[in-house]
Amino acid sequence: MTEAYPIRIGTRGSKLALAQAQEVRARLMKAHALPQDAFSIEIMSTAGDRIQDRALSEVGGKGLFTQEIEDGLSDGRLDIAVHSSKDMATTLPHGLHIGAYLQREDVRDVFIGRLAPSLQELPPGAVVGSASLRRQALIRRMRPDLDVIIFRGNVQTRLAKLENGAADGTLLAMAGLNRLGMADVATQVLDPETFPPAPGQGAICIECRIADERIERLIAPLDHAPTHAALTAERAFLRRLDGSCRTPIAALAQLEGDGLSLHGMILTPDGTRMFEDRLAGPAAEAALLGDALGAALLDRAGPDFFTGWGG
Ligand SMILES: NCc1[nH]cc(CCC(=O)O)c1CC(=O)O
Repeated sequence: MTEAYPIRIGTRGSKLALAQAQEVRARLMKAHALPQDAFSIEIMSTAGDRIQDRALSEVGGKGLFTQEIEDGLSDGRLDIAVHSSKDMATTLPHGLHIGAYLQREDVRDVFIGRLAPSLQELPPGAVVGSASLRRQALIRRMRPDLDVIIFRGNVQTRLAKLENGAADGTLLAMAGLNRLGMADVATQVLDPETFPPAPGQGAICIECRIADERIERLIAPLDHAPTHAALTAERAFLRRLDGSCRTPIAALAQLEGDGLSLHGMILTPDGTRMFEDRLAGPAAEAALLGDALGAALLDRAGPDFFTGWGG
């Protein structure tokens, strides 16, 4: 067999992205009894990493963290790419797909507070920073009296901004903090029933070329079927709703036996209007479930819900 090594793993350069790529490499080494030098980790800079001053929704939303890496896959400079699923666009470039989802980590958001340990205890007018439209809308809905500002940058940058007093609190994903060994900075873990996560939150995915059989075989043992089903439902929900990237959207699918239960939510950016619903069905019909829940919320919200804020 003349199989080319190293297998090239594309990733962003943030500490979180590198931790995720290293985790995938470690699992591949174990699954196939391969040495570390059978893999190379290739760091790519994406537009999302370079733009630091604006909300991502203004710049172009999803795909910002993946485009350069996907170009590398498409033109053969990379063999696999490791991503946070929640950063992935719902439509991938021609010829690429998500070949595997690792078992999902903690799905929840956490609050990191300086003035107070919880969102509820912040004094009126306190400043909360987040770059996520979903988190901004959920905070505004819960606490319309707070001042929500745009907070960009990777986990370390945001924590440094908090430390410097740029805000009194911020929100991050528990999964990312766990992967960085920093879970102790969280002062409040938010309940996903009332503060549902972004579609895909907490799940690392592996993107590769469709029909690259060697790579498909390589990554297959890493795929976690329940996570795959949950993510399929959440991504189908997102695809049905997400015309503009300007709609705050939350979703969480949970597996119970062979059944999947999907909770979806859409909000206006100011948090004043919200629609949520739940749908359950067989895991084998995850995509249909997500699509049907998205369609139901679209219908209930009506067309003006999506046009009221220039999206
Ligand atoms: N938008 C950046 C991003 N993409 C994925 C995660 C967290 C890890 C995950 O959800 O798997 C983060 C940071 C955050 O939201 O705190």
